[in-house]
Amino acid sequence: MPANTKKATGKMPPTKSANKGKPAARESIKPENKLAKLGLHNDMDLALHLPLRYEDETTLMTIADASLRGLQMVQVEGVVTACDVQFRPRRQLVVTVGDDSGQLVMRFLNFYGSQTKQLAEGTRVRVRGELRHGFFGAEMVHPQYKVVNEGAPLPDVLTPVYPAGEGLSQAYLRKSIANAMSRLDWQDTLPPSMLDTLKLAAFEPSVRLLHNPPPDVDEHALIERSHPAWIRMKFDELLAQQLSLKRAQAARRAKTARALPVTGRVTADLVKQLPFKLTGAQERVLEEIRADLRHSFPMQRLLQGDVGSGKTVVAALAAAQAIDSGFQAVLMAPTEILAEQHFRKIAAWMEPLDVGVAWLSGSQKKKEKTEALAHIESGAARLVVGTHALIQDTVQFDNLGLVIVDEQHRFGVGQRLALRNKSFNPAGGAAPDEAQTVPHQLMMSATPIPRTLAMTYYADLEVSVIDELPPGRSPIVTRVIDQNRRDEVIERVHAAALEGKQIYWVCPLIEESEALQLQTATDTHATLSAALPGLNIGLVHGRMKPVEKQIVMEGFSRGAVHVLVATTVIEVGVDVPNASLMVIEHAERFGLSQLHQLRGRVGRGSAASVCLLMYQGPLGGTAKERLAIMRETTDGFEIARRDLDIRGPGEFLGARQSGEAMLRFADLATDQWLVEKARDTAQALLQHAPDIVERHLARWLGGREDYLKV
Ligand SMILES: Nc1ncnc2c1ncn2[C@@H]1O[C@H](COP(=O)(O)OP(=O)(O)OP(=O)(O)O)[C@@H](O)[C@H]1O
Repeated sequence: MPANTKKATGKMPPTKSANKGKPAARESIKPENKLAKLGLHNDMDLALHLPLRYEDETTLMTIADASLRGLQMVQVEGVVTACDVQFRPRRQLVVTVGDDSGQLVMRFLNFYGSQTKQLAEGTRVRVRGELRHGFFGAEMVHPQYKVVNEGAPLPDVLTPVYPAGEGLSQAYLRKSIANAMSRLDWQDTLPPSMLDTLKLAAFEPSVRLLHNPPPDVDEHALIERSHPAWIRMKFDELLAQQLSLKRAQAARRAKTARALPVTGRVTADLVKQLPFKLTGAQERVLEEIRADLRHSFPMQRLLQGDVGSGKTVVAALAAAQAIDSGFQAVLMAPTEILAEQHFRKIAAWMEPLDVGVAWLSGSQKKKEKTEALAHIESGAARLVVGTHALIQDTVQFDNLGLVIVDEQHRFGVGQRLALRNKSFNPAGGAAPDEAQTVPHQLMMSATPIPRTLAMTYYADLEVSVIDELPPGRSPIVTRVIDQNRRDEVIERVHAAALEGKQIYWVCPLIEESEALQLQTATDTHATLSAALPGLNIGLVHGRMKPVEKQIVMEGFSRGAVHVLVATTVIEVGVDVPNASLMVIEHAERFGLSQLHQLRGRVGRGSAASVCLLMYQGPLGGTAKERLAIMRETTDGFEIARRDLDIRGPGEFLGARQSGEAMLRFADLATDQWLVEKARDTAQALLQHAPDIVERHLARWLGGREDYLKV
């Protein structure tokens, strides 16, 4: 007769951290709710809650062999020969266990009183832990153990260890997951022929293997997530994401937009009066945008272009097409400085063409604002430029045809949608069907997004890339300099200013305290003013009144200010082509893309530009790497790729970017090939197998599709 396998599972002893929360308080949260806290709401969620690692309880070793193993997890079985509380070297439960080959001591510094009974002399226990030679000879401190009957079978699979929330035991998770798996409908969402073609493992065996792998499995491949079973999970996950994004795209296409087909007088005159010829890349992306605007479904296009590549003029020409077609256009930018600069540039282009341009910002005087609002509502303003003040309820458009959002990643999804929903003025007699009509949307970003990310996070956007800089730019030379050579740097600033060059001096980023950051900027301004008495030194920071900021920025644009001391408010978009030297203090505190954006403020004219990255050593590994990358390249895409490697996609995109919450398994940095496979499969399934699409999305997304609304 097989031995009785009833296991008296040894309770985990109270550890220090477990002792902190009072048991009564912990028990008040039901385990189901704790599962929900981990995002586990249904059986499939549980089945897809995959182990972090495994424990091998499938083999037993003799105590003698185990003591030769050094510090390694081993499992032995023996009978308790002594069990008592000892007080030397400190209070602890000391349990001696022996087998035919020898004996070891289990030590528990934290223990329950009941453990002395549970581990009474003569009890057979299976013990897992690292065996070492200590105070009591061969010993294990706080090993895991189970009380077993003689001959109790060993498990034939590895034991999973799951990510667990507070108060959720592995035993409870294992049981919940096993129960869920026994109830599931395991039908594969993909047909066998497709799995063959894609060289993918079947779903059910993959999930089962990941929870309970056989002992001879390639454990390294499991941990590295390169095992075919993992590949299947990642593929399925990416496929769900692609399907979902593509469906969102289809839903968008099902909406209507006003076709903006005309390129007439405004467009032609604008092109004519530009002081330069568009680059090939600008022409190309403009053609892409123009084609979209002719459609009667809304454009949703992301215009990417490295710093200084000339996105503004492309935006202005897109707006010109909306205006020529009889509609209004709006351009929203994330900061007052940037919005204001766009406004000046665009108004200077448009006003000679008799196009009304309105300016709207939060800090505007009441009278100006009321006037701007009236012009926007009556349609006298054909083009509106502003900050997020544009999304307030008081802003009503007459007939908005095109929304342009600069530095789109700095706005939340809600803010972008709010602007888009302002399409038509209901009081202005818009026809009822126009309530369903949304404007075309052009989003711009100077943070180049590597292809994999663009494909996964923006799969439902069309993407245009300006991959060429206007001619005549001389490359920026970047130097990395120790802070203690500050005097030399100041001397260099002086010399540059005497040559008629203009200089940015960027103050350190102090994340913990804005007040401190301001203080530093003010101090730097004072020091430089004292050190360089012949020069006009300006200061600009985020706390200044907009009009003060404007005066300084204008002075700098005109060349009246030689050196502009600035906080990172100048990071995006500021365009003063005569500025050709930039000093960035404490460059080690900035992220790569931020440094790239900052550096992009110079090198915008024909003069050779220099960027001095001052740092305070000693530098950590990552900081060193970042500065080295900045020295090596000025290519925004290359920098973005390296930034992605360093930071990972979540941080790279910023916390609020959607989509990320979905990816539990796939890693965009290493699984690019799978992303491409998933994208192609999604395309094919949407065309030919809508039933598979439904099944797959239901399995993988459940109620979570909301994550993906872009
Ligand atoms: N085709 C061109 N030839 C010459 N100069 C150009 C061309 N297109 C744009 N410029 C000029 O290049 C500078 C940078 O253009 P713009 O400000 O539009 O860049 P951007 O892409 O918005 O950069 P950033 O993201 O840094 O703001 C401007 O001074 C602009 O007038």
